[in-house]
Amino acid sequence: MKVLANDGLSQSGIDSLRKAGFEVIVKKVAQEQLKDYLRDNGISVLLVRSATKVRKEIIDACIHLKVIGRGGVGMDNIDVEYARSKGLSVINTPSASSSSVAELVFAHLFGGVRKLHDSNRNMPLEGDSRFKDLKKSYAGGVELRGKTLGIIGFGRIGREVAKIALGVGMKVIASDHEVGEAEITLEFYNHQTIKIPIKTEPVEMLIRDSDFITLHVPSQDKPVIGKAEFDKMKDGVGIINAARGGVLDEEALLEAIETGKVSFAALDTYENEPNPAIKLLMNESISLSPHIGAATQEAQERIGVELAEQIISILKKEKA
Ligand SMILES: O=C(O)[C@H](O)COP(=O)(O)O
Repeated sequence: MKVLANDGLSQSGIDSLRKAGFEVIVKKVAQEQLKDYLRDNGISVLLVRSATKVRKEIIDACIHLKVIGRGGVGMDNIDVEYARSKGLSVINTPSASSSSVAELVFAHLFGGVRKLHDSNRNMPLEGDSRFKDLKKSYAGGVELRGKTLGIIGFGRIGREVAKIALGVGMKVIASDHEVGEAEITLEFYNHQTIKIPIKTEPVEMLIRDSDFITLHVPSQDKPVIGKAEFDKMKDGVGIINAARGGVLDEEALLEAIETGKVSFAALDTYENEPNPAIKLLMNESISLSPHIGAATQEAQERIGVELAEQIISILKKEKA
């Protein structure tokens, strides 16, 4: 059986699949040629990340297709229900990248409170007429310790973010479908564990009470954070979106930065990917990364291995 990994696959994932007898093709077929390629080459397993779209048209045309595998979490690029209704298996790797995304959130958070993303661009040197002013503009950052982090969406990634925040000495509040108390388990390098209760609140309260807000919800039809929500936040709040473009209204964000309501923002995902709005790119209060939350070596390694295991198990069962 043939596997096409259209957005890449870790070497260990490739090796496991090959060992199990699959022919693995790792190459990028352009979106407009994908349907023909899959059909003409009799591909049984299509593996993608977020870049490749797998819509009805492809599912209908490719009769050899048995499994669609998403290396990662969000399946908004795949017509999942439709594929399943046609008898295909659609799989993802929901937990493999949680700590990588959480660490990126904190990379942005630590950098944002000290304006590192901007000082990297404008590093002031003595002798430069702007030296004093620039140095002053990068002074006056704040500490994270003792501040409140509001986590909207308390699934696997949200919980990983909470663990880091607790380690830094932040107060954590979360918002999810259920309101009440959630529990997370902190696991140390020596395998010692501690259970910590986390208060969950409705989004309106979280927005009001947080010094920093980070979003960890799936793609939505309308933004979770828009003008009305920004208006209710504390002055000088910091906000991070490493979830999906569109869960944060970018126009409203730019306006909130302009009025000083938001002191800094960090974005890893955008309404318009992969080419974010120029106004975001030019804004010195925004720390940017190109949708790399899950793009660490470790996460991609786990993703590849998990995908291979699932594919082998599904197709073995089918054969039996
Ligand atoms: O949903 C995900 O897993 C993340 O957004 C990562 O997407 P990527 O695999 O395309 O980097």
